[in-house]
Amino acid sequence: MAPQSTGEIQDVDTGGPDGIDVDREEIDLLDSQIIDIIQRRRRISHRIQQRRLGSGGPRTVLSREMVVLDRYREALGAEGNTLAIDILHFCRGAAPAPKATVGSSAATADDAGPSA
Ligand SMILES: O=C(O)C(=O)C[C@]1(C(=O)O)C=C[C@@H](O)C=C1
Repeated sequence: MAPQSTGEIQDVDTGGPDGIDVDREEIDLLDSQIIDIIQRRRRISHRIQQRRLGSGGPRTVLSREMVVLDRYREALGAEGNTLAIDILHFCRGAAPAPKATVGSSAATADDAGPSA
């Protein structure tokens, strides 16, 4: 008999159509946790980016992105690298476009994105 789900990833073959349903429930739970974590990551990333922009720095820092890419590649291989590129893109790209016009210093509350 298959062990009860604890929320941890298992590769137990529960067998038959019922087993597929059980495994899908686990995937659904994991997907929802992954989505929550990615949204939290984006909020924190936006906060860092806004702080940097607020002190006259650039939105992005290539050396830091290399650290992130290395982490995913070492843990997950070449596809981890692709995943990290998408995550970094998501965390950068979703920042609302600055409302301030050229010459204006104001960063709006919207620029900061939702708080983490
Ligand atoms: O760590 C930072 O300095 C960030 O701004 C966060 C982050 C990231 O999402 O990991 C986002 C943009 C930067 O180019 C580098 C990394």
